[in-house]
Amino acid sequence: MNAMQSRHMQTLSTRNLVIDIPGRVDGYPLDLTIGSGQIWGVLGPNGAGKTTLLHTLAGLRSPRAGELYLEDVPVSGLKRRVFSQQLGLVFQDRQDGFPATVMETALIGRHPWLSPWQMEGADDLAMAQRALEALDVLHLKNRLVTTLSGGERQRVAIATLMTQSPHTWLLDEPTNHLDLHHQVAVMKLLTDRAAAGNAIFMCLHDLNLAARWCDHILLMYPNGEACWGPAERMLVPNALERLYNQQLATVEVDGAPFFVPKRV
Ligand SMILES: Nc1ncnc2c1ncn2[C@@H]1O[C@H](COP(=O)(O)OP(=O)(O)OP(=O)(O)O)[C@@H](O)[C@H]1O
Repeated sequence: MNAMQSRHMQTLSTRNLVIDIPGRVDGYPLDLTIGSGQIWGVLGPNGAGKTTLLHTLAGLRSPRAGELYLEDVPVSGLKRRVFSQQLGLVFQDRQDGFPATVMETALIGRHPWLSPWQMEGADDLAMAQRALEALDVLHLKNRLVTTLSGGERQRVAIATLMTQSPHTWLLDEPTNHLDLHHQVAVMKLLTDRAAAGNAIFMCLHDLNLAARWCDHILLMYPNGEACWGPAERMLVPNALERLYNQQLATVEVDGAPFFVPKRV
């Protein structure tokens, strides 16, 4: 394995991590290891702390307690640029107010890999092009992102993460704004990335997308309780009903559970 490849394989983990939600008592400490090849789904009701966790994992918010590690190195000691080569985040709400084209936006993903003031080269352009194509937005490459629809913007944001090409992909509601076809296309893309060795960790509101595509699940309760593990152990109707305070009926489709809210 050469140095470049080994830099791509640094696993993100947390030790006794307590996220900082203002005014709330400490939640259950999280000991997560987001392994290469794994696809994690984070589930929980509004306000449970999913976005706060993602921002904490991305180093954008300080935890109340505990530490993040890349392999055995505390993230707090790493340069932002080195960290950004390992880990990237697609935000839930982007401002996108900056008047950049779709191609320019995707190329922002290359910044962690370039030295200051270094121009993007042919390889960077080719990576951006491939990512835009994979997300079905290449035909929009010369459009200003401010002119795009919600779903198109979401796909450009994911393409930007793909262009960044970190080992660990954090995504906050990646299927937001996407039509059914593009939801499935994005989940398939993430599955392919995991099969290629990336680590995927995403918040999802759609329980059934999580049941179908995720192999690991973290359940976050609003009172700070949390549990995590392989999907088949976590996606238990009783636990999910308590999580969402909503009764569910369960059917099986293509060998995976499918959860339907019961009528009230
Ligand atoms: N800067 C802040 N000041 C005060 N409270 C905050 C701040 N940021 C977040 N919160 C609160 O922290 C809690 C967790 O928010 P977070 O966005 O992490 O939840 P979430 O699980 O992602 O919710 P949703 O499903 O609605 O996206 C919420 O009650 C929110 O109001």
